[in-house]
Amino acid sequence: MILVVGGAGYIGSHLVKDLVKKEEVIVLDNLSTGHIEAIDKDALFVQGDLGDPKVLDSIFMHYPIQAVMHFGANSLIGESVINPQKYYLNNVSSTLTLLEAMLKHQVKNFIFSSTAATYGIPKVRLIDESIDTHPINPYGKSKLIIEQILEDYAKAYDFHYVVLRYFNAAGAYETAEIGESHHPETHLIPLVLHHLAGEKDKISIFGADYNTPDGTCIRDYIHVSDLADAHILALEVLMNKSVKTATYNVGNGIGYSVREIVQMCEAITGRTAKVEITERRTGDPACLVASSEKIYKDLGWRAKRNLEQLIESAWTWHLNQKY
Ligand SMILES: NC(=O)c1ccc[n+]([C@@H]2O[C@H](COP(=O)([O-])OP(=O)(O)OC[C@H]3O[C@@H](n4cnc5c(N)ncnc54)[C@H](O)[C@@H]3O)[C@@H](O)[C@H]2O)c1
Ligand SMILES: O=c1ccn([C@@H]2O[C@H](COP(=O)(O)OP(=O)(O)O[C@H]3O[C@H](CO)[C@@H](O)[C@H](O)[C@H]3O)[C@@H](O)[C@H]2O)c(=O)[nH]1
Repeated sequence: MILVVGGAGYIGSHLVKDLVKKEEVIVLDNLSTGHIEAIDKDALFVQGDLGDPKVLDSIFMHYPIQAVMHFGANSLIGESVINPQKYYLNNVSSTLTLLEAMLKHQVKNFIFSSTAATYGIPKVRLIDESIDTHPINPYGKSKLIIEQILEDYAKAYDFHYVVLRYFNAAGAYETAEIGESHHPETHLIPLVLHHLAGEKDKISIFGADYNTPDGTCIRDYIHVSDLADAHILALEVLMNKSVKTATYNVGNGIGYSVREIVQMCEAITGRTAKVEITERRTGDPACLVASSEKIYKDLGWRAKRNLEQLIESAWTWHLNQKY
């Protein structure tokens, strides 16, 4: 049985929907940003906090958990700059409590949702896992601290992990049953689609004076279902013990600027966006694009869905959004 912490959230719920086809799944989520409607009906659900040792003890005592997938976190770069304490308490302190419970109950396999924000401002165009990590915001730092703790735990204890550093997750499940729904929404692609659906009067571009071809930030947008596939492969190699510790980027290897994203959303919806250029948002690097060669070489994972498919799925979800 697999424990998915944060399985009611955007990325976690997509993983759960695929994982229940292969494994028994239990979701632990406090529903702070997640949605109960997003949890697949074949998964068990415990509403509780990952920083609560009593809830964790009860789960690990009652269910034969073989691995933990940990999506539960706060994950907004801008908010982390304004309120770092929230990030260190939830992303670091509560994760330590989860790890403590795993060690206590001898649960040895851990998959951790990390981020491209651990790299900071990379000097190279294509980021691989060997480059230095110098996060420039508390969110990225909170994730890197856990990565470093995992390294130490794996050296000292019988403990195995895969860290997945996602780039920008977007898109929705192929059936449009679940998709991205954050309140408030801060992510670029859903915001552009909300605007094009007439629910928001304009889209703001945060800075057009970056050192990029059109002046706007470049990101690597990865389909949420491609991320789910990467988790399932990571779980397989941990369970069959062919990988004991590993850190992988998970991205497409293609960077799109904010303007290019707006244009692609316009092309897919057949509507025209009203765009305003505003100040830069604090904590945003100019360009983050992944090399995902390592995860391809080790696990055979590659992104299967392109940007057009990604935005189409997000648009279909938006038109049918249930929560
Ligand atoms: N969305 C992205 O582009 C992206 C990119 C890189 C990494 N990540 C990471 O992936 C993970 C999932 O991100 P998401 O976009 O699905 O976010 P999300 O907010 O939709 O999901 C997080 C889930 O965790 C739950 N949660 C948070 N704190 C909790 C706690 N203390 N106890 C129990 N449950 C708790 C929330 O209720 C929510 O259901 C996060 O760890 C995030 O840092 C996301
Ligand atoms: O209204 C908006 C919203 C965003 N942006 C820009 O669009 C890009 C993407 O922003 P957003 O969708 O908010 O994602 P990021 O801030 O890049 O962060 C996401 O991607 C990171 C990995 O790269 C994850 O770690 C974070 O959890 C996740 O929120 C950035 O350059 C933003 O400045 C705008 O110009 N206008």
